[in-house]
Formats: sequence, C-alpha cells, structure tokens
Amino acid sequence: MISPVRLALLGCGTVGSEVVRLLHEQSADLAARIGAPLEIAGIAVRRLGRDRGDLPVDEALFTTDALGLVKRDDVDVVVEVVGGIEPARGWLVEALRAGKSVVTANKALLAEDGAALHAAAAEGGADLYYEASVAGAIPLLRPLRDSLHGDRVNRVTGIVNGTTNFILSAMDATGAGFAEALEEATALGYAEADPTADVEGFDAAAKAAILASLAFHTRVTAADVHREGITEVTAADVASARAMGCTIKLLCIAARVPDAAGKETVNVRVHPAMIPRTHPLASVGDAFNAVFVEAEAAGQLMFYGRGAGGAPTASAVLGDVVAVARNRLAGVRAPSESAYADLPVRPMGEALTRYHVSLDVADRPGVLAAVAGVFARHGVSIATVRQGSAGASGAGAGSGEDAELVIVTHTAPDAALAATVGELRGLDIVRSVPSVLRVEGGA
Ligand SMILES: NC(=O)C1=CN([C@@H]2O[C@H](COP(=O)(O)OP(=O)(O)OC[C@H]3O[C@@H](n4cnc5c(N)ncnc54)[C@H](OP(=O)(O)O)[C@@H]3O)[C@@H](O)[C@H]2O)C=CC1
Ligand SMILES: N[C@@H](CC=O)C(=O)O
Repeated sequence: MISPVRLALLGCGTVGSEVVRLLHEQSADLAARIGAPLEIAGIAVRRLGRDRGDLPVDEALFTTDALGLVKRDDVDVVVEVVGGIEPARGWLVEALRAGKSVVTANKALLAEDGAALHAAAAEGGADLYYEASVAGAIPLLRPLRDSLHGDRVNRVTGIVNGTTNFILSAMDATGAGFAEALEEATALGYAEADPTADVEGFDAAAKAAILASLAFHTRVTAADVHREGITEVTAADVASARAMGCTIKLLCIAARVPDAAGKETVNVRVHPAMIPRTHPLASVGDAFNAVFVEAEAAGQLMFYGRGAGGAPTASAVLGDVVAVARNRLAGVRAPSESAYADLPVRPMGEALTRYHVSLDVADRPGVLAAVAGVFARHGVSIATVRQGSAGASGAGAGSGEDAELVIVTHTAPDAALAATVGELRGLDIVRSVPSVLRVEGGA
C-alpha cells in the first residue's frame, strides 16, 4: 500500500476552506494523478471553535500552533494560505530547510523576501511553488517559469487586481465615481472591509515584483516597484478616456529597458493608465485578471481568467500540491529558479510613457502658448491639444472666463512630466491641474 502524502494546511479562510473542499471532493482523482492519496495532517488557524460552515473535515485537525504543525514528522508538504510577512516567513523557512516542500499563495511575503524562501528551499532540497500568488486561477507563473524558458520575455503588462478592475470597469460602464463604485465592490464581496491593499496598488505591486523576477530571471522586490493606486481616478478622467477611445485600467508593467549606456535594466510599475479600447486588456471587465506577455520568439501571449476568490485560487494551490507531491514521490525537486541576471531597477523618473494632462486655465490670448512653452522647456513634446469649457472641477466652471485644456504628450521621461506639471501648477493662468494620467499601448 502506498503511503499518503501528508499536508499541513496553514490557514482555513477564503482560500484555505476551498482547498479543504476540493481536496475532499476530488480525492480519488488527485490520488490517481499523483500516485498516492493526499491527507490533511493538520490545519492551523488563528481561532479554534469558529463556525466553518459545513467544511468536510474533522474538527480535531485544527490547531493554533502553526509552527508545531510544520515541525511534525508526519508532515510532508506545507500549504500556506494565511498571508502576511510574519509569522508566515518563519513557518515556511522552517519547513523548507527541513526538506518539506511548500505551496503558498502569499504574494506579500514572496514580493518582500522571496530570496529567503528560495535560499531555504535550496538548502533543504525542497520545492517552493506559488502559482496562486499572482492572478489566482490563471496558469501564469509556471508558463513563465517553464514553458517560456527557451524564449526571452521583454515585457509583461497585466491587470492583476480583481477588486480595482471591478471598480474601474463599473466607473467606465455607469459613469459612477470612485466612492460609489467601491461601495458596489464591497457590497458584492469583491473589496475587503479594508480595501487599502487593493485600491492603493500594494496588492498589484507585490504581484508585479513576482512577475518581473520570473520573467527577467532577476530579483525584484515590492520596494522596487513604483506604485500608484486608483483612489484619485475620477468620473471626469473616465469620461475623458472614453472621448479619446480609451478606458482606464490599473496596470502592472514590467519591462526590460536599456539605460543611456545601452546596459539592460528593468522598469516595474503599477499605476492607472489609459489604454485604447482596441487593446487586448481593454475588454477585461468585472473582477477578471489578464496578463499580456511579449516574448522575442513567441510574440504576444495573453493569459485571462479569475484572479481572485476562494475556489479559483484553491484551484491554483491544488495544481501546485499535485506537482510537489509528484516530485516528492519521484524523489526529485523542480530545478531552482534562475535569478542569474541581477538587473538594476530603473528609477521611475526615467520611465518613458505618454501622458494625458487636463488643466483648467484662464481663457485669454497667449495662454495656450504659455502652457505649450512650459512643456517645451522640459523637453516634453505635445501630441494633441483639445480645448473645452472648464470642467466640473474647474474654479471658473460655467463662468466663461476659464477653459479646460486636455493635452496628450508624446513619449517623455516621467521626471520631465513631473517637472512640467510642477511648473504649470505655479502659473497664475493655470487654475488647477485636475488630472495627470499615463497613456499606454498605442492610443
Ligand atoms: N482571497 C483571495 O481571493 C486570494 C488570496 N490570496 C492569498 O491567499 C492567502 C490567504 O488569503 P485568504 O484566504 O483570502 O485570507 P483569510 O483572511 O480569508 O484567511 C486567513 C486564514 O489564516 C488564518 N490565520 C491568520 N493568522 C494566523 C496565525 N497567526 N496562525 C494561524 N492561522 C492564522 C485565519 O484563521 P481564522 O480562520 O481562525 O481567522 C484564516 O483561516 C493570502 O496570502 C492572500 O494574499 C491569493 C490570491 C487570491
Ligand atoms: N485582493 C485581490 C485578490 C487576491 O489576489 C484582488 O482583488 O485581486
């Protein structure tokens, strides 16, 4: 009789409870695929006695001693779906050093200190799998880690946060403002009680760091990622994007870029951006995720699906569990990730992109020339200018004394645009600068 592969499940919340359910419902298939049954050795949670609905699991398996569970001799594989940096890092380093393979969905930890986990895995000869940490159910990390290993990935552009995509899609569809769309996302259970990590871009920045590290065989941490959230995106921005044939998405962008001396660097950023409605990512609505990968030989690839939620994320977790269990039975471990490139991370000020700038200005002769002069002084070339009456946010809206200028630039360094906007804000002819948005993807 083949001995079971025994799992320590750390966490039994949104994702963990679905892992338990799938392990139960698919136990026969999983055993057939692995060549041995999977068994839950224990489940670590924060509080015992909590109502866990009709979860098909023996209450006696629950413990609050996660580290004790990890250290048990009868545990082969550790599945971590708790989240956060500590104590998760301590548990996983302990498991990996002891030769127990780890499956985790913990993007925050991987983005902050993935190097410590990889080092512990190498030391213990264990596997470290984390497909669920980026874009939930979408098979994305293993294609980057395995299938595209013969190619050279140059750029990854993604919508990797479901909550913000739901909010921006709702704003685009209904004309709602940010607060109203967030309220809807909360009512539907997409946004958490504290939505800060999602709406301020922290969640997407962690995913961007993981994607960039894998795509470019280097180490990028969350601290290396330029991050802006969507809280400043207004209904007026969304309407303006629409008028240009664009929509606004929170994008995660990781790209190889040469520096001035031609040396390769990486630029990794998360921010809202206008993209043309014809772009493959523009039609990604609701809480879906999608990631667009550009590789030298493969060309353009698109990965699409559910990036959040208990069951979709548990699907990715179990896929990893099957892989590490098979490796364990075969007595092998996946080759370690090749972070050989050690590419410098480019400062955001040097990132090149286009901009959509809206200005409320005094409507009198010479103003357009003065504004254009500021852009020219900072080396930012203007592509188009549209003038209308001052927007709803403009100080002189409806007075006939002010006008709204919407300027779209050619590609320019971020620092040059920031200096331009800084100088514009100091001019008495400029009443306000209600919005500055980046424009991506050929609009
Ligand atoms: N939810 C999602 O859609 C996705 C989540 N993820 C990632 O998956 C992980 C889990 O997320 P999610 O399921 O939503 O989180 P939840 O908050 O729903 O669940 C967390 C679980 O961890 C347990 N826990 C918390 N602290 C401790 C502790 N100190 N010791 C032992 N157990 C503890 C909680 O116990 P108790 O039940 O007693 O409260 C709970 O069971 C995170 O890393 C998240 O980023 C990744 C992709 C999508
Ligand atoms: N909060 C995240 C879910 C997990 O990654 C999201 O909204 O995408």
